[in-house]
Amino acid sequence: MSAIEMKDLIVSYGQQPAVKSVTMDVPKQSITAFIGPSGCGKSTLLRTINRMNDSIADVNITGSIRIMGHEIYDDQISVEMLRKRVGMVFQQPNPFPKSIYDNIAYGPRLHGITKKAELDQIVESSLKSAVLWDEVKDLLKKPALQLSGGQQQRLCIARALAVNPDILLMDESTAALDPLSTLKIEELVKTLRHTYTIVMVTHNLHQAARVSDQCGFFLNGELVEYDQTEKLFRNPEDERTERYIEGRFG
Ligand SMILES: Nc1ncnc2c1ncn2[C@@H]1O[C@H](COP(=O)(O)OP(=O)(O)OP(=O)(O)O)[C@@H](O)[C@H]1O
Repeated sequence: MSAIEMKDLIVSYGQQPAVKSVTMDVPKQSITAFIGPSGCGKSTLLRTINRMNDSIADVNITGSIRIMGHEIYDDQISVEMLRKRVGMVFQQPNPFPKSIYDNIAYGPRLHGITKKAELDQIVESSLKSAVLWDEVKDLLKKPALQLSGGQQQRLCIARALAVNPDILLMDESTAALDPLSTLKIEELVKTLRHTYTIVMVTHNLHQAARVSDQCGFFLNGELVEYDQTEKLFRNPEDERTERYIEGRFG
C-alpha cells in the first residue's frame, strides 16, 4: 500500500479549481517533490494532505485521498489525529515563543505524555533526528526564537517529529534560508526518508533533483507528469515538463 493515494482529486476555491483531477500515489519512506510555476496548485494539494485547507472558507474538495488506506475526508476521521500522523513544516520557521525544550515537548504533552523522563527522551531523540541536538543540548531552557533561522527550521522539523508522524509535509521549507542552512536541511531530509514519507513543495529545481526520489510537475492545477526524479529531469515524456525544467517558462 502507498502512503498516500489520491484519485480524481479536485480542490476548488469557490468555483475556481486550483487542483484539477489529480491521481497519484506517493510511496512510503521516500521523498516526493511537487514542482511547477507559481500558482499551479502545489501548495493547495500539499495542504489537502493534512486538511490544512479546512479552515479556508469556500474550499470544495471532491475525489478521494487516502492516507495509509484511510479516506481522510471521511466524517469519522479526527483531524487532530490526522495531523499527528501527518506533520507539516512551513516556509518561514515558526517556533513558539517558548523554550527549545517546550517547543519539542508541546505536541507530546498535547497527546497526554506528562512524565518528565519520557518527555526528556522524546526531546533528545527528536533533536537528534533533526541534527540539532549537539548545537542546543546545553541551551534547552533558552528561547527558541534566539536560534538562527536555519536552526529554527530544524527545530520545527524536530517539533514535527516529536509526535512520531508517518508523513512529513514541507512547503518551501528552505526558501527563507541561506545556502548553507538549506544544504543542512537537504542532508537532514535525506536521512529522514528512511523513517518517514516526505512530500515537499519546492521552487528550486536543483533541490528537487538533488533530494527527491520521485517528482510531480504541475501546471495550471494539472499533474502533467509524475515519475522517478532522474527520469523526469533527464528524459521527460511531456514537452511542457521539458520546457519547464529547461527554464523556458515559470
Ligand atoms: N485561500 C485561497 N483563496 C482563493 N484562492 C486561492 C487561495 N489559495 C490559493 N488560491 C489560488 O489557487 C491557485 C493555486 O495556488 P497555490 O498556492 O496552491 O499554488 P502554488 O503552485 O503553490 O503557488 P506558489 O508556488 O506561488 O506558492 C492560485 O490561482 C491561487 O491564486
